[in-house]
Amino acid sequence: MTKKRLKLGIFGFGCVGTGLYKVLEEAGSVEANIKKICIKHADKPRPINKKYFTTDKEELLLDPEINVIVELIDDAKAAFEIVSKAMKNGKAVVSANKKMIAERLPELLKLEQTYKVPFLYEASVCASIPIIRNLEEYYDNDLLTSVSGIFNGSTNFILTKMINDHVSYPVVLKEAQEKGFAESDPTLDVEGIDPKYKLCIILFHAFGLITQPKDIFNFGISRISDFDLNFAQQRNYAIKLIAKCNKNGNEITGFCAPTFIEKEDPLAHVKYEYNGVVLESAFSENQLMIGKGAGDKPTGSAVLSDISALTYDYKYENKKYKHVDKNLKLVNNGTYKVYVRYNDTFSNFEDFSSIEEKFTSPYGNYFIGSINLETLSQSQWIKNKNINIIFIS
Ligand SMILES: NC(=O)C1=CN([C@@H]2O[C@H](COP(=O)(O)OP(=O)(O)OC[C@H]3O[C@@H](n4cnc5c(N)ncnc54)[C@H](OP(=O)(O)O)[C@@H]3O)[C@@H](O)[C@H]2O)C=CC1
Ligand SMILES: N[C@@H](CC=O)C(=O)O
Repeated sequence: MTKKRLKLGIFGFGCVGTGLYKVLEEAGSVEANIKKICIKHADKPRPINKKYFTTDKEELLLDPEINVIVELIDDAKAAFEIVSKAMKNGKAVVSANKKMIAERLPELLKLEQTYKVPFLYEASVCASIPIIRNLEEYYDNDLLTSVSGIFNGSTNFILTKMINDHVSYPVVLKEAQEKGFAESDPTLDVEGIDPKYKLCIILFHAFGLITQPKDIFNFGISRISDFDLNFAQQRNYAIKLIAKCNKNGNEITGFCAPTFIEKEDPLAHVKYEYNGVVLESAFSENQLMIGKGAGDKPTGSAVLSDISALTYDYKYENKKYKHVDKNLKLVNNGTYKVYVRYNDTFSNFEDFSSIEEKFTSPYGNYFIGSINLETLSQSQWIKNKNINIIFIS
């Protein structure tokens, strides 16, 4: 197989962009050179020679020598414009932008098909864990039933530090931002939106389902209090922000929510910025992949792997999507066991199909009950900041 020499035009030189630069230099094995890097702020100090940088995107997009655009910016709208123009100009594209991919997948697929250029995005889901390529290539014939796990490095870092090292939520959130793990808008991390974007991308490569992030239930970790942490400690639970999708016949369920898991659960041992993906399938049964889910070099390594794959003309074949049963649909009809902590009163018990435990005290109150996912996602009480919910696995 003859390998192509690639000329790269990179958009973004923040956490991931610099990570890519470092791994490309250190690995030295990929037939690719950076020609130009487009950034937003011309006056920011940069760790490498100024000659690489421009704020003019056309310098990259219209350069016939640049055959690969690597899109690593923190703005999904601008990223879509860059990526679509690159594809229209016949350039292969590598991206890490899960928000853009999850929200605009049909348009991106159309562009890829029309302009016959590869579009790869391994870094967009769980950074260094090669989950997309595995779903595409290895799980192309096994009967997958479920994909779940810890899909966000920042929140796993925050939860680990809060629980193991007793660091307060605002302090550890700031640390996650300083380390470059968090999104520019960290609400996306802490409210469970970023892992939901990743779940949408997984749904496509695991089951061939295209769905909009807004149709999937998410709840975050920002309301977790000392009371909740004490409850977890007393019951010997770990708390993880879990994203999960299940396939049952033609129906898919998916959600992202903080979850109490047993300390013996392998995901309980996935700590700090590490992510873990659990795959359940008919033949291979349970498998767990663990790796760093955020950070410069771990994410840069996934981007580098995509660039390397382009040297031998790799592209996703989207096999599950091509052969998808047209009746496959997302439903929110599962029933889940949920811990609900509230401060004063709670008056919506009728939303729950059963209540198995209630506790009130001067320090806080909780109950544990079972609720339908659709009822939970449509409820008004969930918007009350004094109420926290944690699923129980
Ligand atoms: N951080 C991580 O661990 C991971 C991040 N990702 C994704 O990778 C992408 C980049 O994230 P990250 O590196 O953390 O972000 P950063 O905020 O660290 O860097 C963003 C970069 O994008 C540049 N930029 C922003 N808008 C534009 C624009 N319109 N044109 C050109 N450049 C622009 C900024 O320029 P300037 O330097 O001038 O401000 C900056 O260099 C995001 O989509 C993120 O979700 C994916 C996996 C892991
Ligand atoms: N903000 C994200 C970065 C990687 O996708 C995370 O913390 O997981």
